[in-house]
Amino acid sequence: MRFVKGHGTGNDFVIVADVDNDRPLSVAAIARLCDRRRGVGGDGLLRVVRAAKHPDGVGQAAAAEWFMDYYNADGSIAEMCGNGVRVFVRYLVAEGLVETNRVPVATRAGVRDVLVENDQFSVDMGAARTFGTSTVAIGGEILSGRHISMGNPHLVCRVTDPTEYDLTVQPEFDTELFPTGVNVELTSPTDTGVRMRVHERGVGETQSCGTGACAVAVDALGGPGTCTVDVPGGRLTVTITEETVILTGPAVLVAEGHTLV
Ligand SMILES: N[C@@H](CCC[C@H](N)C(=O)O)C(=O)O
Repeated sequence: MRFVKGHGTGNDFVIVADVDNDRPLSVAAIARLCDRRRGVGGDGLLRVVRAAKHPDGVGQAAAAEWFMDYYNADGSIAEMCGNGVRVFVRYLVAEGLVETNRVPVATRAGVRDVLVENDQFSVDMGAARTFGTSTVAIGGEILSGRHISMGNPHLVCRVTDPTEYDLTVQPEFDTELFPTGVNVELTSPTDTGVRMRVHERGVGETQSCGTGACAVAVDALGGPGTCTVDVPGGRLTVTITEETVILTGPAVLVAEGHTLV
């Protein structure tokens, strides 16, 4: 099977095309491909499928030709991936599968428009939904955070110094509030915005998370505006308007190959 490897600010993905959706991958196969020692390695896997050919995409096929069939590294499904959808469009452009620089992509969270300009990929993520607060325990410390949905669930915790926490272990969260898990962001202010570290549901600590960057910006700005979000893998920019949230950053393809197992 041919694969391409790409990343957005260090959030890396294995990309496989199955345009007619006739070679679905099992959870075990996805986890194996994303394994960094026994597989290709990635925080997630993006299957490139024609929207009309996927049960979760067919309802959006009139608005978007391509469906991003996204999986976390453990093989679990997530509704949305902000870096993934930008890398997905980078792939569509490289493969000649799209002709314009504004590309609608069908996702489990709905159609997302990606604009390609000067090697920057901006995705219109739709409006954030903000809820109440919850807590997580990290290394015995209880942190309070804000529940924000960007299509997928986030708990944004303001801390003094995000580097002080051990994110190699799964933060303990409220499983009644988040029955399918939650992405946990630790964030603090910078001169031009915020910095963050993230523990992603279904993955572990990653170098970046696009939906997480949007969630921390929504929390920090509290209304329309623009800010930078510094992640361990680089810098993203988030613009919030009355209607929507726009995420901008690089998206890069680094390798291609064939799997042998
Ligand atoms: N890295 C992603 C988020 C991927 C999904 C997440 N782990 C979840 O399960 O919700 C991003 O860039 O948004």
